[in-house]
Amino acid sequence: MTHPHSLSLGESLLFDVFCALSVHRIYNKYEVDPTRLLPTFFLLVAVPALPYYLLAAHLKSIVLSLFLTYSLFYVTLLSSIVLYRISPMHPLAKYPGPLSLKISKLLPTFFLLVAVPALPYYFLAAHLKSIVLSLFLTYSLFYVTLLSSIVLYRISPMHPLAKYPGPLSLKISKFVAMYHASGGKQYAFFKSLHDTYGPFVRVGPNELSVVDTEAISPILGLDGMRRGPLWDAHCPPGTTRHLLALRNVEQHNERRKLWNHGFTSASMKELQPAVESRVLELVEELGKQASREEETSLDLAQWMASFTYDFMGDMVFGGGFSFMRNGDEVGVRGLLEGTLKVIGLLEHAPWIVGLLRNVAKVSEKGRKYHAFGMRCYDTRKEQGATKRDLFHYITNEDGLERMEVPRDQGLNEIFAAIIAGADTTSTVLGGLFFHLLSNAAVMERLQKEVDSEFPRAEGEPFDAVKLAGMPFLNAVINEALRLQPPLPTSLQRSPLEGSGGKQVAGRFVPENTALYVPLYVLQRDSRYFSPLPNAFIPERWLDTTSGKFISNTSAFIPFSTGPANCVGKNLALLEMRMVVATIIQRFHVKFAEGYDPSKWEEELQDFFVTKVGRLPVIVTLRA
Ligand code: HEM
Repeated sequence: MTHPHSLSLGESLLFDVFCALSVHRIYNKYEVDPTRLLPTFFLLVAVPALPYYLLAAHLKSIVLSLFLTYSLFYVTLLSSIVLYRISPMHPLAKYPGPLSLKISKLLPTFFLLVAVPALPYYFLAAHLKSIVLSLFLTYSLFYVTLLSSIVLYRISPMHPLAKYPGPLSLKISKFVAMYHASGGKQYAFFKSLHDTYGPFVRVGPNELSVVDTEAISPILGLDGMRRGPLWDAHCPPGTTRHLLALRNVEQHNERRKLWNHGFTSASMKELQPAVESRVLELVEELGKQASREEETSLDLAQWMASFTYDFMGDMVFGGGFSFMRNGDEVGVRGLLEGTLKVIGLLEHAPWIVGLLRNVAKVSEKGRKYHAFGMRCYDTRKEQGATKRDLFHYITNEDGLERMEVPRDQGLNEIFAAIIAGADTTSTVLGGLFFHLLSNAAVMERLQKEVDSEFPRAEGEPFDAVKLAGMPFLNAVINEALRLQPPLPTSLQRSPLEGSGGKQVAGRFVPENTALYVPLYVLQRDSRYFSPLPNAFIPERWLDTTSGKFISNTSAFIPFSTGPANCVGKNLALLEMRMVVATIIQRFHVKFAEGYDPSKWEEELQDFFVTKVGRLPVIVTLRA
């Protein structure tokens, strides 16, 4: 075969290597996470090898089989992508925009990974007799060079994060972190990393974890950063982002205005009766168990979750849930737990979300929850602005802000409110009761305080001002929030787009870095809380003068801090104070027979939000 080549065999091979290195440079320049190369390679090159194998049996020519398989595969893939993107089924179909922008994105990846190596193939084929061998040699040399150059770059002193310590496996890829995340023990993994490597640890090719009070303001504060890329896992491309996932600072500030209206002191006063009514329902239901003749154990952690879900349902669905009376009828908790688990895992590789969206099981779960949410949303919308619940504010029902809230945005906001408000508060309550039951002296002191401030004969402990002023109750809540923050690791930020990077506690952090502030590690750091940083000692919040305790409040940020801190902080505190005071006022609570308290910490799982295990207790009515 004559071939219009102009390169020798060696030059052709070098040209192949050069192409691979150029593709790596392009990926770096455009800040694309090159770990996505592996799945892309698998999908675009390895998958079509299967139909090739079947087709080759029918055609004599290998070249023809290869050509037919791969061209049919790419033509079908590209046309289905293009057709979907411009079809009315696409989630963004109703938004106008040029056709070219709607279509592109996968095309450059295809070009870089499949079309570029075709060039060196052209030169190499002239030196080798077999087309299959030429193809194999070109593409394997290309991919091996590309992947090795990525790995070498990541561990080289040229990498912008080279000076930060951390295990080699984490510098190279996110797979080890994903492994730890999949077992739910990410918080313990991060703690062990900081114990070994110090306050700044490189936990991914482009990620740092930071445990240092000086770093809090530059990362989370007013002049801080934007939300990190882990939020891309929550909102796959093509979906409307809710407040928590908005990475653009201006958009976030705008949206936050709506939420802020829901948590002013006036709004909180209006929300309070809804808290009271659900707290009464909770103690009524617990009372039914308590008045049984035989001692039966109940899972208090589960009851805390039922309470917070019912309450959040009142806030955003106008009363959509009845967990305490009828259990999880819709299966919403199971759905959310599943979703949080997937999200916790995928926060390390948000790009997989795009691929997983097509996996039936995940989308089936999502669809079911979405359908339920839509029904509740529409029913509540039809009722109109008759009550000022959270739905009222975040959908801008009264037009307090000059902005339209389309249905998909409103829906996403209320889904986010459930995730943000239910499991977070209930895991703290579960942890709080666990520690109270494990510390008889603390329980006794708290009971005394509750009895003296709210004697049973004088009614329920529902005076919010008085509750906020009870020193020991609030010390107990602080200590539970310190030891068991509901977001144990996944507080993440990135330097602002276009900033080039930022100085953080005397170190430079490049722009495309994701920074974790793992609260579980920060709030158990012996530099900030001592003695016994892992022990439940509410007194450390009260005795601030004797020198017996170090309690550095700058390192206590369970609700985060800065412009994207927890907007629901005061509501969560109100709920927790009321639930704890009311249960303590009415009941004696003790661990159920046979419960092994060492299980509590063992069963804590970190799936974005902390997931607690069972808390089997016996409740009896106080005389
Ligand atoms: C003990 C209970 C709670 C804790 C410890 C907690 C903690 C947090 C933390 C750490 C963040 C910051 C996340 C980040 O910066 O990336 C956050 C954000 C948020 N929380 Fe909470 N939360 C709790 C309860 C609630 C409740 C009851 C609501 C009510 C709806 C709520 C709504 C939100 C919202 C909407 C955000 C996003 C704020 C923004 O982006 O501006 N949270 N929460």
